[in-house]
Amino acid sequence: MNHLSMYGSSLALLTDLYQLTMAQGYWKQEMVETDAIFHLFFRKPPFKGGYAIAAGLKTAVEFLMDFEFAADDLAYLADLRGNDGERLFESEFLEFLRGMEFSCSVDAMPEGSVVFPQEPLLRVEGPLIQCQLLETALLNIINFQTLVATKASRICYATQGEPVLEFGLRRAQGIDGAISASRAAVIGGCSATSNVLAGKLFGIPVKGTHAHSWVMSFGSELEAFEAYAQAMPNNAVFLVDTYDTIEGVKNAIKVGEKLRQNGYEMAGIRLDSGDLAWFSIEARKMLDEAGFEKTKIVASNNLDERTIRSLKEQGAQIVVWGVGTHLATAKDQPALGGVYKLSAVRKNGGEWEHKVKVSEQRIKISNPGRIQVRRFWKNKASRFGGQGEFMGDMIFDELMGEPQSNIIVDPLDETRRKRLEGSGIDMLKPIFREGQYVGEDVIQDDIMEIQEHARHMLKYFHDGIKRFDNPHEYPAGLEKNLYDLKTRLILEARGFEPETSSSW
Ligand SMILES: Nc1ncnc2c1ncn2[C@@H]1O[C@H](COP(=O)(O)OP(=O)(O)OP(=O)(O)O)[C@@H](O)[C@H]1O
Ligand SMILES: O=P(O)(O)OC[C@H]1O[C@H](OP(=O)(O)OP(=O)(O)O)[C@H](O)[C@@H]1O
Ligand SMILES: O=C(O)c1cccnc1
Repeated sequence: MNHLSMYGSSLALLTDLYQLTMAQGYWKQEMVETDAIFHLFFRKPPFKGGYAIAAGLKTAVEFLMDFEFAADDLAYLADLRGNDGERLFESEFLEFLRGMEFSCSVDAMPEGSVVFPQEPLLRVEGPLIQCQLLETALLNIINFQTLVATKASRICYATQGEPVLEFGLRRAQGIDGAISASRAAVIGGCSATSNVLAGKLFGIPVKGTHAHSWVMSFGSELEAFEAYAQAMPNNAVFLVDTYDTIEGVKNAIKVGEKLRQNGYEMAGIRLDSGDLAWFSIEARKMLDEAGFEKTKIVASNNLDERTIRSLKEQGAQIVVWGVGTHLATAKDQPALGGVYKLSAVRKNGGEWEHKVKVSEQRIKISNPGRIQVRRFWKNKASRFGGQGEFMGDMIFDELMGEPQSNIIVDPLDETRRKRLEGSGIDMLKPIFREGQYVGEDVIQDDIMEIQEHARHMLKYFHDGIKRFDNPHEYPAGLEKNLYDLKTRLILEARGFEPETSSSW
């Protein structure tokens, strides 16, 4: 199903006002025929980690496919007033918007790709006005889903492959915060969600246990478990910590025995407070002694990747992890900080002109051109067949043709260089060509396939990039000629002849 169909109307106004005022400005300046290239990328991996997992592309494609201004959007814009009380937008401009058809070319990293700083997750090329009008919504969609997919990937790394259930709906940032988080969490590795609407929209497995309120609604915990077992014999996971956790486990065992007499198995117990390591070890012993070796221990309570890692180190006997708040809100870093930067301009079908945004902070200087990312691997023969490993990514400019150098340069430190041997794969794939959708082979409808792609690809990166503390920095650098061009453009922008200065 279509994620954005939830909104039932045009989303063309899902933008910042300045995109529309600039669009009117370009239109008045007769820049309707000016083309541009923009890239969406981030500068630092989230959570002080070593990578991100790309997510949100399918939602972005849905947005682009339906991109047009509806009559009521234009009527709303027609009523907006400037500081002098006069109309902000001219009626001829609004007519121009009415007739505008999406005609950009878009290339993107498939969802589930492992992505690094400076690498475009998305590239948009086409009329400057359109590229500009798309910026805000694309950032909104891709930033958040990529952030949550990355958080989920870290949490799943901590559980070492044990299933993670996403429980974040009640604590997420509003309705779409929850829906998008559920989608992205599954891309990053979660097995299921408690969010039933997300299950319906995206085909995500839905799972759940029961709440404390269930236990509190009965005269005793035993009565509550018996009633739940009767109502849901095929989904019998008992929350054992409402009153006394050890007593709760004993009650679960009693009801588990009755269930067994009726031909059912107690699927699990859930711990939601107290020392989760200690209780899970004790509960495991009790369950095993009573012959419930297959009953799983689920845990929840403000879990994140670090607590999970610690619980594992303590020998916790938890095998299913319920994670809500930290995951759905990306609590320790609530925004990715991805940006969308102009990198080339072409007037009236002429030559492309490279552009850089200069800044005092080197990290904020953007890359010029039409950027592609080529990922090189070691052990080509095995090509993802088992032992290969990715060695580095070359960020190069397609406007300059095929890369002429096999050296990559760290954009933040020109003395850090690496030679990438062999061949690689180009990570950005065509999604639209001049407005026509060509992404059938890239956009995956089955979300579990996207998850599998992410899981599979992550295996081919050194574990060092996945650790939580001081992760290894994967080499992702500018192809040497692009680096040199960028340096020249920065020097020119600062008023230096390239030969007269060697510093930034
Ligand atoms: N053995 C453990 N090692 C590390 N962290 C743990 C351990 N057991 C529980 N935690 C985590 O410690 C935090 C607080 O747990 P605590 O037992 O104080 O919560 P609680 O008192 O049950 O809270 P509440 O009842 O309000 O949910 C939670 O984030 C929980 O996941
Ligand atoms: O801790 P999180 O990672 O956010 O996971 C979700 C939390 O939501 C529920 O608690 P809540 O107190 O809302 O309801 P309950 O009575 O069902 O426990 C659940 O028991 C988890 O503790
Ligand atoms: O099903 C559960 O156990 C659940 C669902 C949402 C939030 N906390 C727990």
